Amino acid sequence: MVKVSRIDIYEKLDKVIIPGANVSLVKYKGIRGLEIDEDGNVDIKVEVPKQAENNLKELEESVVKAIKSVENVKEVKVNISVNEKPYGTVEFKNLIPNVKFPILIGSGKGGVGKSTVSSNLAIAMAKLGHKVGLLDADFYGPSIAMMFGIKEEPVVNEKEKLVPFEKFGVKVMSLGFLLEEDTPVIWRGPLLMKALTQFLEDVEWGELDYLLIDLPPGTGDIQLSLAQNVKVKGAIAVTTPQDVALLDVKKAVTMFEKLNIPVMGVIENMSYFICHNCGTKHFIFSGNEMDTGDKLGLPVLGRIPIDSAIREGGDKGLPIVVGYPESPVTKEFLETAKIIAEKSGL
Ligand SMILES: Nc1ncnc2c1ncn2[C@@H]1O[C@H](COP(=O)(O)OP(=O)(O)OP(=O)(O)O)[C@@H](O)[C@H]1O
Repeated sequence: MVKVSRIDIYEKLDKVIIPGANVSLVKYKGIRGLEIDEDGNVDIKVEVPKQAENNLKELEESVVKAIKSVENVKEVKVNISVNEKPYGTVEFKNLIPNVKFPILIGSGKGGVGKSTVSSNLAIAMAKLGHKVGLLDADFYGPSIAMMFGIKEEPVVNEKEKLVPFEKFGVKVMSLGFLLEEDTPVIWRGPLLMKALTQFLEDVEWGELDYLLIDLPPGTGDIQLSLAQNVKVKGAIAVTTPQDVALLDVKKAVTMFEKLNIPVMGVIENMSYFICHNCGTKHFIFSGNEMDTGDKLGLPVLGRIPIDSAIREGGDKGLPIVVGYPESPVTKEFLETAKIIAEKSGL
């Protein structure tokens, strides 16, 4: 009787890369049976992912060669089956099944007023009678809690879920609540990327029509992770009407499209200034009414003026839609909310 080491066989097979899948047979956990008889003949059952289906011969040869290089092995019989599921595909899970219409709100760059727009828009949608939630996923600069004037920490209910704050008719939760205020920015991304999916599951949103998700500026992993874990129904891009901002927002739009997230349109913020004396619109950034929509190939959902009352409202935790319900700015937000609701079909 000869002695063949199973460990040696596994070690050799860990060097056999599955064609097309870029993973070793052992790491893929593709060894489904390994028998060695007294004479050193090896009978192995192997399962490979779909990517390898056209290269089974090549794989078989590599397996035979690898096993034959182990001491005392005589003949090798390989039986390969193909798993229909390709390796590396991430299964979609819907972590917020009670939300009918999750919307991502993104921008190409910071400071264009994405959080201001998200906050006022969420309240405007709630004013129209919808059940609305707002998730601040902008962990580089979580500012929604401040804009809503929320200072407390969220509480955990008997189901061990985080209870969102309810203010101005909107349920609000921020990833920023998970962080100590002095957590260095460099840690925020990696820490929160890990936490995001768990976080989504752990918030007691209840039944919602819309959940607006305020994304960090730029393009990246968080969008991808959300697309894999939330049935995102639409995305909205926020921009200011300058060519440089448009360039950046275009990148964000392209990324949404790559992830198959339908882009509902663009909201132009700080679009114009209304003169308090004569009521004339001044297009500060663009000179005249900007064809943002045409430039991006997207519908414009709303044009929000630049107004110091917007900033003041944000700073003191009383968004303008609540603080000045009759102002032209509030009307613009309500109009934008109506257009979005119509587009969503809810
Ligand atoms: N239409 C507006 N008129 C006047 N001030 C505005 C307007 N929109 C936003 N602001 C002010 O501009 C500043 C930046 O806005 P906000 O924080 O919403 O931007 P952001 O795009 O979310 O930025 P970041 O992602 O970098 O946090 C805030 O002080 C806000 O009050």
